[in-house]
Amino acid sequence: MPGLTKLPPFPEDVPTHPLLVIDYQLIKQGNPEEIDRLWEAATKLGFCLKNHGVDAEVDEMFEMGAETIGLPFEEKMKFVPNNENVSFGYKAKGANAVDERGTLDSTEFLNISKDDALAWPSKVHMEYPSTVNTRMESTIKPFVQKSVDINDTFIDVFNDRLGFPKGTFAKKHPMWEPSCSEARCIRTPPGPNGLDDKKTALGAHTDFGSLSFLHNRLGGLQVMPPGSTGWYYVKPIPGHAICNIGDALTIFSGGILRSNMHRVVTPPKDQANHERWSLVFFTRPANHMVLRALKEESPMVAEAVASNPDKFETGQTAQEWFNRRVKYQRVKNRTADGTF
Ligand SMILES: O=C(O)CCC(=O)C(=O)O
Ligand SMILES: [Fe+2]
Repeated sequence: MPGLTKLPPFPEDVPTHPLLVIDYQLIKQGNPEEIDRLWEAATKLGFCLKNHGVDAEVDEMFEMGAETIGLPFEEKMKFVPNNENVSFGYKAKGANAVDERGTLDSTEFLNISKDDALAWPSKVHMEYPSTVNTRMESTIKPFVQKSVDINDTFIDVFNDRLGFPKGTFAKKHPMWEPSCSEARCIRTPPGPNGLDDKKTALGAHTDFGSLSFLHNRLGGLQVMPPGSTGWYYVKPIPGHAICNIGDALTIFSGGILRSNMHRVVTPPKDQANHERWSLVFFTRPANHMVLRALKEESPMVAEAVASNPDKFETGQTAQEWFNRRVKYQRVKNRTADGTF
């Protein structure tokens, strides 16, 4: 179990990139200074979140992830989606490429749809392993519900800051319409036999969707800050989540909100000898929402795209956008245009 192993601390002498720490309770209370800091972070690099109130659910999600990813390989392979564009279910290591040369990834994913978790015991998209089903009510539903509430709170704050009419962003993320929103547990094997010093476990990417709420115990996550060409570790802080803006919010806001480039590599120093677990909740727009800059709804967005009005006209729905990005991560599609 990931929670029961004593992990070495993140080393002091490794260069890191600090993220602004945002207090969720202050954001909920509408504290103007905290909202200013949140805005600063969301238009630059992402942020860390404290006082989010999801610690118990996160611990239980890690247990559920370990129970499920610990199942026999043949059992897990029954839950690989038939359609390569879909991410719900199990992804074995080596199914995705981490770079344009097609180097195989070393991570296993378990992806659980928000729609399936909230509708349980009804099925919306797919069936899950027994270890998921037995935890759906007690662990997964509460984690998903709380994660959705947190991301929705931020989405409302960004909506108002961008000068959209009240609820414009919320309408892109309706609670009960099908979406690609999902919870993801990730296992990466330890270093010596799995990863060498420079190995990338999860290739450089921006997140596909609106907001990601990420929980890490070990280092390994790296960001490329704007204007830089180098990668820096992000130090995990106990009880703090890492929040990233995804590319859908970048598009809706005409580039004002920034989705940052990140990747996962071998954890630093002694941490490399341990299995790495992480957990993410991704909020994504409802499937049928068209991804484009909402310039008619906000003078600020109109001004941001004035010099290049077509830049964010993707011509794709959120589902088409997501399916394309999932497809081009797959190893066998790595030579197709637009892979990375
Ligand atoms: O494992 C991590 O720290 C990050 C995972 C991630 O970036 C992703 O799943 O999109
Ligand atoms: Fe990511």
